[in-house]
Amino acid sequence: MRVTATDVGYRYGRTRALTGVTLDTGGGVFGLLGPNGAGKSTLLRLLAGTLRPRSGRLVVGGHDLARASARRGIRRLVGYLPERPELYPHLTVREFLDYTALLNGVVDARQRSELAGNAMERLALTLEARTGIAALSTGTRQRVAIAHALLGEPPLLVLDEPTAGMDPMHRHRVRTLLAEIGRTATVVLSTHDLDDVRLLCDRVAVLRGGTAIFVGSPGGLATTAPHGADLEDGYTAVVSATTPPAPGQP
Ligand SMILES: Nc1ncnc2c1ncn2[C@@H]1O[C@H](COP(=O)(O)OP(=O)(O)OP(=O)(O)O)[C@@H](O)[C@H]1O
Repeated sequence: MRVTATDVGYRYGRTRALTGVTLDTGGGVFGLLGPNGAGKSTLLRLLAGTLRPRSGRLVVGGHDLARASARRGIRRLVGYLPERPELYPHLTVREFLDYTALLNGVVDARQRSELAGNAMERLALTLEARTGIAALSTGTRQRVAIAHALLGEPPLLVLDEPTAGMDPMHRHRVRTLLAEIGRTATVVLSTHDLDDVRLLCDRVAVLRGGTAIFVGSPGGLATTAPHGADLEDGYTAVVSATTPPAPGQP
């Protein structure tokens, strides 16, 4: 499910968060990079249909998100991992994922149990099935939140820093899983980890001060560095070549 943004802008009151963002995710895994406050989470909230674009055109799977009905509709097609996911602390992992399936409209208990079991297996959560969410570590809770987002096998996954706070083994597992999902669905993720981009992403955008200052392939980003073909150098070159507007200025 393809996402196209044309000149998209968003403000929180007088704070300008996005200005004139134009990009096309294509299929596969699309990464969003950028310094703190660049607008990544805001763009993901727009894609998930939780915010309304204030200007420009944002089309997700053929739905123009300027319309309230399209934003409502898209929420059923998008698996969303927000920046600060709200899980139900008093439920166990299995209960929470079962409840997620119920909210997705799966009325058959056996089918819900299968879906929850499958999601737990994919995110290596089987041992935690009966553990209360409140008792989980940060990284484990993050995997539960990812399991929640992908449980309905949505055609678009929107993930805000999915690998943040994860140990290397689970980060590797999540990357492998997302790469696999990206073969049949579209995954849009934000990250501060260039290895996520290197190992996962087919395409990438760099945001700075609410503007997309690079859109292309990870290889293309790497070669923007003078004499270099290294992603760190390319990212640094792109970000240092632009002067951001003063933070939060309208
Ligand atoms: N709910 C909000 N209310 C007011 N301003 C906000 C809100 N959320 C974000 N902003 C502002 O919008 C701008 C973009 O923030 P956003 O969270 O989208 O950036 P980000 O690239 O995701 O940052 P980070 O890498 O730190 O997560 C920032 O100036 C931020 O302070």
